[in-house]
Amino acid sequence: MDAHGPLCVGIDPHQQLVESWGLPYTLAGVERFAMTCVEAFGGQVACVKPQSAFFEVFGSRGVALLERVQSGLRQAGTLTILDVKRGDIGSTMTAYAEAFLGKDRSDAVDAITVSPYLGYGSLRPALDLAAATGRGVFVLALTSNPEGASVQHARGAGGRSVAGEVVAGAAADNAAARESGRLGSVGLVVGATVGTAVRDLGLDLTSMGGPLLAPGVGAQGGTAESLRQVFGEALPQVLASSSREVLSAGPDVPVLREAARRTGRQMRALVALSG
Ligand SMILES: O=C(O)c1cc(=O)[nH]c(=O)n1[C@@H]1O[C@H](COP(=O)(O)O)[C@@H](O)[C@H]1O
Repeated sequence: MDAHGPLCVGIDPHQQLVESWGLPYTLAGVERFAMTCVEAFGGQVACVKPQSAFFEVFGSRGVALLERVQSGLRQAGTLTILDVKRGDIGSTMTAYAEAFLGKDRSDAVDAITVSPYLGYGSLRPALDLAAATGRGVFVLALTSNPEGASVQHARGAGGRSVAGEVVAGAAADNAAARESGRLGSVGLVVGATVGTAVRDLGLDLTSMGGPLLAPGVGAQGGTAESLRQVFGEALPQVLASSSREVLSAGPDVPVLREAARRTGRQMRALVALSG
């Protein structure tokens, strides 16, 4: 984030986008799309986030392609967040954690997205394995889609919102890192489109002590101004995430790369202004 600006570019090869690059929506077309992204973004941005769904849709050959994308980014020295949004009971979560974060996985990613709606504590195997292997997780807290609020703003018996429970869980897990002045390995997903929800729900994102992945920049309407409104003082922890808006600059590699760099510079300027 310091070197390139706090931007994560998503690799989301969905049909219209692939076709808008003049490519067929086939495994070969998606491979060309994704490897062009690796060439354009590797070494140029803070982080890249492949969306697993767009690879899984092609079955095992799509998953093999996803692994090649991950290894291409690793060779370029670029951090990856695999967007898989896993979440299950503890025993199953242990297997998911090993599948994506295990130390013997040659294709392991730097972080994954996880879903806390079976209870924050059900994520324990992934939280612990990420910490043990020097990786991270991003836990959904306030998602960018309008339907998220009906679950995430709901309050439990103690009066705390579901999102508040997630923030409290992450803060506890990041406590040791926070005391030593580092960001912890448990990040949160808070959409760039959630308006005043952080304030309305009384969430303390600054003391949470981990990175904040903010999807929804660009195609879903999130802007630098909305990031300022959503995050306020927590802005220095924010890793803004954009997929379609940057990707629509393709397929020309220099143009695509410049679109990512430009958005990265905008995000850096936003944080500098807020400081
Ligand atoms: O975890 C995510 O990245 C995520 C969480 C969320 O709340 N909203 C959200 O849009 N995302 C993902 O971020 C990407 C957004 O893509 P664009 O809207 O094209 O920038 C998609 O891959 C979504 O699955």
